[in-house]
Order: sequence, then structure tokens, then C-alpha cells
Amino acid sequence: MVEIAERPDAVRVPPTLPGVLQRLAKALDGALAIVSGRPLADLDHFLPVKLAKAGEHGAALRPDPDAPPLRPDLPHPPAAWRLEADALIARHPGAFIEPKAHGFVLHYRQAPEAGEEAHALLARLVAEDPTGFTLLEARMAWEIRPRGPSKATAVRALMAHPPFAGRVPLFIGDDVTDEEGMQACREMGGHGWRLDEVFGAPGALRDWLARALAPDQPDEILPPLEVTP
Ligand SMILES: O=P(O)(O)OC[C@H]1O[C@H](O[C@H]2O[C@H](CO)[C@@H](O)[C@H](O)[C@H]2O)[C@H](O)[C@@H](O)[C@@H]1O
Repeated sequence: MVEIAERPDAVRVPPTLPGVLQRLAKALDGALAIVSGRPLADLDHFLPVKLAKAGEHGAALRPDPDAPPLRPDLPHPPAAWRLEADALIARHPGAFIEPKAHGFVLHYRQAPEAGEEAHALLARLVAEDPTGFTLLEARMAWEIRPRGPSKATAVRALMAHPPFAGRVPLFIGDDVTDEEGMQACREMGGHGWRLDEVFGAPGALRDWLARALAPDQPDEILPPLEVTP
């Protein structure tokens, strides 16, 4: 819903967006969720609204905004892995680590030359414990995360309970990891929309969300569903 920034903490959330999401959630009887790779604390910081949220690619799930998050029992990567990643970023000014509860992201957006080395290193580390961890390609970043949870498991968990149960799910995303959430929705009879194909840019998605709140909006405001397989 927001434009890419140089760093995760530098994204700019338009001031009207949280209110739009809150009102949309109300109009949907609460059946609106943010499903993200970011930690829940980040999501709460950037979107301080009472919505169902899933963070860290499904490793933290909070279907009820007023309840504590559900966290499956997951392993932590060995401390030595982080030390090796720290050594890599020290050789590439601009690269940095984003820690997560059960893994970490090595960002190289500001040090593009580090991408290949980061991939090789994190792939080697994950190969030491392939049943516990997996390597995730992100935008100008590589992430080590625990095997098991994903945006698909998050969506399936949300859809098992009210207010989501019995509805037709729609997942809108723009990242490699969003494909898992989109696919899960399609398998449940719903839809997965790629931001670039349906809206083009985050601003167009935000406009669409805001327009959906207008009580007299006809159904034609919805993008055509045939864009998705
Ligand atoms: O699942 P999402 O909500 O789409 O989050 C995916 C990852 O987003 C963040 O990284 C990406 O966005 C940054 C800010 O625009 C950008 O600097 C970075 O290059 C991108 O990879 C976040 O840092 C990750 O933890 C999320 O997994």
C-alpha cells in the first residue's frame, strides 16, 4: 500500500490511509487483514489501527486486534549465522540487517554490489539446517526465516475463523512472498491480485480502497477479475 523506500523504517504512510483501512474493516464487519513480512510492531507503528494482522510471513498472527499474537513454536537461527552476516555488511557500507524474532533480513538496496555475496552466504548458512530454516528472496534483500509459516498459512488460519470464515478471500500484494498468500486465496475459491498488474502502483490501490468506502459507488470500481488466473 506504500511506495518502496531506501530503508524499512523510511516508508511514508499517507496520513489518510490508517483511517481508510479502519473504516473499510468496519464496513466488512472486521474481515480485513494486513498480512506482511514485517514484524507486528512495525505494522502497529506504521498502521496504528485495530485490524487483524499477520507479521513475519505468518510467524506472528493476531486475528483479534485486542488479543495477544499467536506465535507457533519456532527455532531461532544460530548466533554464528548473524555474526557472519554482520561481517558481510561491515564490508559493504549501506548494507544492513533487519532482525526478526526468528530470523533476519540482509538488505542491500543501498549496496547493490553486495547482493550476490549476500545470497551466497545466506544460502550456505541455511544449508546447515535446511529442515529448520529457509531462504527467502525479497526486494533487494535476502531473508532467513523458519520453515513452516508463510503468508499462505496466515491466510488459511485467518479464513478458519470469524469474521473471515465463509467469505471469498482476496489477497492483494506485490512481493515474491505475496504469491503464496494469493495462491492460498485462489485455492479457497478466492482471488489473488498482483499490485502491478491490477493497479500499477500503490497510489492507485490506495485510491481504490478509499473509493470503495463511498456508499453510492457502483460495482464497476472493482478491477476486472479476469486479470488473475
Ligand atoms: O510483506 P510486505 O509487507 O510486502 O513486506 C516485505 C518486506 O518489506 C520490507 O522490505 C522491503 O521494503 C523496504 C521499504 O520499502 C525496502 O527498503 C526493502 O528493500 C524491501 O525489501 C521489510 O523490510 C521486510 O522485513 C519485509 O519482509
